[in-house]
Amino acid sequence: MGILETIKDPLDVKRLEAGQLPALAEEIRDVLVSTVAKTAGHLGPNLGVVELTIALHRVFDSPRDPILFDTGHQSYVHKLLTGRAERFGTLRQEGGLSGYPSRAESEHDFIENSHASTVLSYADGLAKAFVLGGETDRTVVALIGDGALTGGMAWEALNNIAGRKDLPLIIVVNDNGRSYSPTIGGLASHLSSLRMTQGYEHVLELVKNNLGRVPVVGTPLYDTLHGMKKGLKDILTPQAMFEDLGLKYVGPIDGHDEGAVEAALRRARGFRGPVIVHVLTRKGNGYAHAENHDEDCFHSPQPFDVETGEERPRPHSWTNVFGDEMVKIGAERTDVVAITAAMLHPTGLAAFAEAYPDRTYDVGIAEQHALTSAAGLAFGGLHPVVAVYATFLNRAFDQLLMDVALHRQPVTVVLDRAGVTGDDGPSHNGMWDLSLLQVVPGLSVAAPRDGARLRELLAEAVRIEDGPTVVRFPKGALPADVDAVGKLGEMDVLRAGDADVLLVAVGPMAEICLEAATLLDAQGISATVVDPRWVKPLDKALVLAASAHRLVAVVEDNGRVGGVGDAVARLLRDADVDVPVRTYGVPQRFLDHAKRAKILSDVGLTGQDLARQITEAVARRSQVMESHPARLVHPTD
Ligand SMILES: Cc1ncc(C[n+]2csc(CCOP(=O)(O)OP(=O)(O)O)c2C)c(N)n1
Ligand SMILES: CC(=O)[C@@H](O)[C@H](O)COP(=O)(O)O
Ligand SMILES: [Mg+2]
Repeated sequence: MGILETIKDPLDVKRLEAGQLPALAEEIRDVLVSTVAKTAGHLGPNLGVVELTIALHRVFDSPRDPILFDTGHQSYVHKLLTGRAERFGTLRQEGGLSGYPSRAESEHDFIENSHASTVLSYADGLAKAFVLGGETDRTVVALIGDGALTGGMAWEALNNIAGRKDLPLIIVVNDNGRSYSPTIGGLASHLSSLRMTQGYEHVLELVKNNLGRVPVVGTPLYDTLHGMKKGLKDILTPQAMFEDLGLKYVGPIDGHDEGAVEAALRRARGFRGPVIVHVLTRKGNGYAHAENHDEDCFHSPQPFDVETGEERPRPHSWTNVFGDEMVKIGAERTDVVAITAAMLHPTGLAAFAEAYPDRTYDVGIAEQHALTSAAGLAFGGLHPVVAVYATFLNRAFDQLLMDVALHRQPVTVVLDRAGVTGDDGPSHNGMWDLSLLQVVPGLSVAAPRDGARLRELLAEAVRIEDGPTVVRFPKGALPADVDAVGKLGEMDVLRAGDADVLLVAVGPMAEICLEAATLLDAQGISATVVDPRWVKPLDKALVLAASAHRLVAVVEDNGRVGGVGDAVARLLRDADVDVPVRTYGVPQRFLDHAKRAKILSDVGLTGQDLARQITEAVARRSQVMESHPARLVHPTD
């Protein structure tokens, strides 16, 4: 029997002899590689925290000592050591283990939100609660990556934490020098200076062998290092950065030396007040195909062949079309610049960056900064394109509203992964943007239905110079192009029907709307299908079109509340057009992880379900009209 299968609880990890830990680490790596090869997921980040997580559970008493993960994508090892090894094969599958911490799964899990740079704020609050409750024998442990440390919230929290010498808090900085790609910014270069310095191996050895003597407070640590080894005098240890914040610092520690990490954590635990333990790890450690993967160290690979490391080919995606079109636009428009928040490849901007490196800005995991910096770039006469995942725009809403839109700046925000994403759980779905964006004055929003429209609408968006624009599209494979059969104002008519139902298809929902229209025909219900292309502001031609139909059905891959459907209803109400509007969208609740297609089917966003629901709505409408004919005068055609 292997060691891992004997681990049912962190206590079992504590009971192991030190000599058993390398074997445990090897078993864990084998399980990580073999499982993620089938399920996909965050292999690189988790291979980098095997020894670190073992040490955490040997030193602290989870859940009494809460272990909090920033972003949460690197918590697979934590799950394996907290009684979920048997279920690990269900990772990221519907009904199986989440790819992030899950409170429903375990008392050892706390933070479910996958949005980065939040952990120190949770930890600040939780540690304060322990102090207030007199629970001074409990320690909060917060694990944050070097990438997540580039997010502003992390520094807001550090500013608060540094002011409290009594907080029972240990911050473990998991420094692998990478976000997806190499981490950027002044902080990163400071942290990475350590790696580049010749003697850093010596520093690791030195700190490890003298941890008992090396005081943790900044200055003495620095002097000690100086005193011990003249040759290391120019070692740049980042303790200065944290020391300036008044935080105790232990490190840097070799994050793959379990004994050294354990010793450092025990030492840190012995101190009152917040302590930083700086751990150097390698993303993908222990699996050569991940270690040597040049793009992102297998940050989040597709299913792959374990022997060759060959990933399942990714389908031609919306992101590919966006990336290609940006290179073309970049050639024609030298004022167009691009901004990414630490996701150059995942958002498709890598080709633009290669072609126009001076016009590409990676701001780190800092979406708020990205938007306001974009406003500054626009002040300077440029037209920035900010590419982020739809769900991450949520945290930069005020910057879009007050820094970009208030000044009517020509910034184009491209929202990839808009709508249901699925595998990454509730906090990754892009199901809020169409609701949030409705309230931004002067902002225009486009929702392409296919690749051809994405190219068209992106080109239109970057030509709009009197205010911000948004172009949003979903994750994954592109649908086939659907050509219009006519126009209604600026809207594309995809299918001309009679006066029964006007189907307003938002973006990629066009496909299921056309399917539904065909099925409705069989029910004797004739549907006209239109694609607005620009869903904000809505085309006034919609008023006339709606008034000629018995029912308007708006279909959107967004939460049902406050999205395009509600905007259409408001438009018709304001125009005194008394035609009922039905919105078919994503229920306004947090959706458990599952495949995108499965979730869309579960929430009724399929052609069949639409046809059934619209048939029922038309029947209800007929009953109302028959029972109260006087109430509703239906305009003649
Ligand atoms: C607000 C936000 N923006 C972007 C992301 C996408 N994202 C997921 S993991 C990751 C990199 C995190 O880097 P780091 O904290 O260093 O962890 P590592 O993967 O290196 O272990 C990013 C950018 C996110 N989760 N949250
Ligand atoms: C953890 C995180 O935010 C991303 O790595 C997320 O997994 C995005 O995955 P995709 O890029 O596959 O949509
Ligand atoms: Mg990192």
